[in-house]
Amino acid sequence: MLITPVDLATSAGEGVVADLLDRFQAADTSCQQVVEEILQAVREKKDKAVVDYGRRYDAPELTVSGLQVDFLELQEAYDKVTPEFQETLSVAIDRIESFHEREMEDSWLQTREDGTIVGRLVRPVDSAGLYVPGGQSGSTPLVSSVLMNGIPAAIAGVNRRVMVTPPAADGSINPYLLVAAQEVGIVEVYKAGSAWAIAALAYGTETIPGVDVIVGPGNQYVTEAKRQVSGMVRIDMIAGPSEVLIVADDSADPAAAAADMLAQAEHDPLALAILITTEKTFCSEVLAELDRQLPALSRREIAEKALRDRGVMLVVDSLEEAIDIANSIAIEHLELMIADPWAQVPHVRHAGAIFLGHHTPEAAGDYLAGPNHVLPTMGTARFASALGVETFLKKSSIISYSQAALKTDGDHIRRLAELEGLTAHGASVTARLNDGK
Ligand SMILES: NC(=O)c1ccc[n+]([C@@H]2O[C@H](COP(=O)([O-])OP(=O)(O)OC[C@H]3O[C@@H](n4cnc5c(N)ncnc54)[C@H](O)[C@@H]3O)[C@@H](O)[C@H]2O)c1
Ligand SMILES: N[C@H](CO)Cc1c[nH]c[nH+]1
Ligand SMILES: [Zn+2]
Repeated sequence: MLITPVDLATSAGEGVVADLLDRFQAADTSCQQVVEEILQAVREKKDKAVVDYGRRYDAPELTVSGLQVDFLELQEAYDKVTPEFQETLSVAIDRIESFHEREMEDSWLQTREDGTIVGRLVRPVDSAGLYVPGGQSGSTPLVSSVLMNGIPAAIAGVNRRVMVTPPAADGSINPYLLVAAQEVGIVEVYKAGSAWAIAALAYGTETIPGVDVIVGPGNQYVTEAKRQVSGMVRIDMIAGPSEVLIVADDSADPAAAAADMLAQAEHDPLALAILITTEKTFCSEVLAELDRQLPALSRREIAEKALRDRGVMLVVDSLEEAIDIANSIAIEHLELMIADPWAQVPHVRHAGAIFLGHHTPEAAGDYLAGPNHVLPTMGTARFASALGVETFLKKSSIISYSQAALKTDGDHIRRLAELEGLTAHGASVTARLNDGK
């Protein structure tokens, strides 16, 4: 059996949820050291290290002079994509743009009666590095991730938007990726993937510029590298191997549940697919559907490995229990395949994105619905949100006093300064008021 269902009401169910949390939310330390070594090599040897790793893992003929995608490759990409793709691309761009435009924040000022003005000045970062997953050797690039990274960065007003992605074995970048990039205004693209691409964006090399913010999803090496450079640059979040948790009641369709589990499992052998249902028989129906649907998948081995290693089916007594467990897991994608999904929304506390009802495949959110598909994984939805315009913005506080306002606040400021033993602070008020205090 691909996955062994566990009925939480039985003795076999004891401790299962705690085990799940241990396994799926614990930081993955397996590649920590490898990534540390990659970061150090790029910090010291810059382009040379990026090219060495790129040659070893992705494109054997990669050169320093070929690291940046040139004008010709960008131009020629348009001749290689279909008109249908361009049509779909423009629908997707429209949807994603209109969703993200609502996220833009304005600067604001508050003027008090005494003449003090305070406020917040919202500014984009100067530069952002956008990681677009390429699969092993650029074989399965995520074209949609170009849009999810690039559109919010453009709306935020980031001046320099730099894309990195692993090249194919022949050293090229998939033309669909390059057209998508150009359609959202990105023309600076580098052939670098995995942890060495993140290192290059964090430290800068002779060819690849260091940036202020690094965003985008990726495998465990990309995710670990982002974690390690975080603080030196801003990162969006831990957007690692994909996850789905489906809550299903007796109204759910087993074929749809199986299809959505496979849709995430096919991303990565480390992907996570969890089903929680109130119906014991539903698990066997879904298992039968998984067996039926698996053979047709182009990435069958990946999906099968993910389900065998990390697939979970739980039977619970009530929807309330299902949502409680979902909250404790804080999954990337939560699907509510239940008769009245809206009734459960108020009880959902932690999830990267919530998909409601029987006609909302998670894939709609991946590509076209509009919200961002770059989402927190590994339980980080407890405190992190989807990638958005906000990720590329920072805020400066504004403070302006009138003389009258400083008179009103002066004694309070000096009192607090005295309390902290910071007499120069107090004196900076007195110097302006000349009130002899
Ligand atoms: N959380 C999210 O928002 C989200 C969104 C989309 C995709 N994803 C996830 O992103 C990931 C994309 O992975 P991918 O493989 O398609 O592309 P990727 O670009 O993340 O990984 C491929 C790169 O990793 C390198 N690599 C392979 N083996 C390595 C090793 N042993 N050491 C160092 N580097 C190695 C490859 O050479 C290549 O450069 C998947 O896990 C997918 O589930 C997550
Ligand atoms: N499901 C992924 C987020 O975990 C996003 C994606 C891109 N392409 C297809 N799916
Ligand atoms: Zn997906």
